[in-house]
Amino acid sequence: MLEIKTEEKVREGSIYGQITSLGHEQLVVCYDEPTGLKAIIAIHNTVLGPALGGTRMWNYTSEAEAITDVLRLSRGMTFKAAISGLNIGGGKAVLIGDPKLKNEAYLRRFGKFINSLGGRYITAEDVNMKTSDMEYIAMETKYVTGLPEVRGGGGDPSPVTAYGTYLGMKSAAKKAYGSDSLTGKKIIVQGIGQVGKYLVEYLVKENAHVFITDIFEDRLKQVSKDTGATVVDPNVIYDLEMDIYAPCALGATVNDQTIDRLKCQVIAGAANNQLQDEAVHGKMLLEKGITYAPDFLINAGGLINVYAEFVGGYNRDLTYKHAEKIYDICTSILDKSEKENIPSQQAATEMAWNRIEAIGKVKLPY
Ligand SMILES: NC(=O)C1=CN([C@@H]2O[C@H](COP(=O)(O)OP(=O)(O)OC[C@H]3O[C@@H](n4cnc5c(N)ncnc54)[C@H](O)[C@@H]3O)[C@@H](O)[C@H]2O)C=CC1
Ligand SMILES: O=C(O)CCC(=O)C(=O)O
Repeated sequence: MLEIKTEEKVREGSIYGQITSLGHEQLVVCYDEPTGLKAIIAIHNTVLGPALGGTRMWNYTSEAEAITDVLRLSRGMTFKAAISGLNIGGGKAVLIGDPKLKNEAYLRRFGKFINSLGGRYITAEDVNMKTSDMEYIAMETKYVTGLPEVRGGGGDPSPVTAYGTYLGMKSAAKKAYGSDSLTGKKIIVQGIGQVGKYLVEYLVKENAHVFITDIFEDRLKQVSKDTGATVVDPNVIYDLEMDIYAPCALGATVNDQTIDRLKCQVIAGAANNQLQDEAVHGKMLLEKGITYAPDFLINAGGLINVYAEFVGGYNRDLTYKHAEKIYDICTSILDKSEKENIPSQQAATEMAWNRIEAIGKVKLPY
C-alpha cells in the first residue's frame, strides 16, 4: 500500500531518518578523488517510471545542506511528473563544490556513476548546469537528457520552463484579479538566470511593469538593457509594493521572515521548493490571502521537455502544447484550494499523489 509522506522537515541525524521522513527510495553518495567529484543522487519514487530530474551544482556550506537540498528537490520531481501526466518518477542530483570545478573528466566521472544505476536515475540540467555539461555526461551514459538539438536532444529546457511558469502566473492572476492579463502589473522576478531571463521576456511583451534582481550585476545590466526591466537590490525586494512575486533563483524564499513583509497578491515563479516548510508556509499564504501557484506544477515545462527527449522522437511544438496544459491544471488546483479551503500546494500534492496511487495499482502484477 502506497502512503503519501507529507512531513516537510527532513529529519536530521540518521540517514534512514532523513530518507524515510520524505518517503525516498534511495540515496546514493558518490566520490572520486582524482577529479574532486562529490555527488549525491536521490531517488524519491519510481512508481510511475525511472526517476528523472536535473543535477544542481552548488557550493554547499555543509554536507547536511546538500543532502537536505537533494531530498527536497527529488521529492518535488515526483509530484511534478505525476501532476503533468508523465510516466516517470522523481529524482535529482547535486554536485557539491564551486561550479569552476567542472571539467570533462569530472562530468564524465559523474556520468559513470549515473550509468552504474542502470537507468533508475536519468539526469538533466538544473542550477549551474548547461547543455554542454550534459554532452560530457552523455559520453559515459545514455541516461541523460537536455542534450543539444544538433545531437538529437531537446536542447535547453529553460525556455519551456519559463513558458509554463508564465502560463501558471496568468492562471494565478486570473484567480486573484479576475483577469489573466498581466498588463500593468508590478512583477518582481528574483533570479534572472536561464529561466528567469526568458520569463522576463514574456512579461515585458505583455506590458507588465517588470522589476529584476540577481546577485550577478553583469547579468542584471544585460537583461535590463535587453528588456527595459528595472533593476532592484536583492535585499529590498520583499518590502517592495508589488502585485506578483516570481521566485526564480533558489528555494525556501517564502518563509517566516518574508511572508509578513510580502505585499503581493500572487506568488508564481520557477524556483523549486519555494516554501521553506510546505505545511506551515502554505497555510500562512492561504490565511494572508496570497494566491500561490504551486512551484512543481508551474515550473514543469522543463521536465516536460526533457521527458519528450527521453521518450524519443522529440517534437518542440508538441512539447509546448503539452506545457500549455499548465494553465488549466493550475486553475483547477487553485479552484480546489479555494473550495476546500486548503493551501494550493497541498491541493496540488494530493492531485499528484492520487495519480501515483491509481497508476501504482494498474502496475500491480497480474
Ligand atoms: N532550468 C530549468 O529548466 C528549471 C529550473 N527550475 C528551477 O528554477 C530556478 C532557476 O533555475 P535556472 O534559471 O536554471 O538557474 P540559473 O542558475 O541559471 O539561475 C539562477 C539565478 O538566480 C540567481 N540567484 C541566486 N541566488 C540569488 C539570490 N539570493 N537573489 C537573487 N538572485 C539569486 C543566480 O545568480 C542566477 O542568475 C531553480 O530553483 C531551478 O531549480 C525548475 C524547473 C526547471
Ligand atoms: O528542466 C530540467 O532541467 C529538468 C527537470 C528538472 O530538473 C526540474 O524541473 O527541476
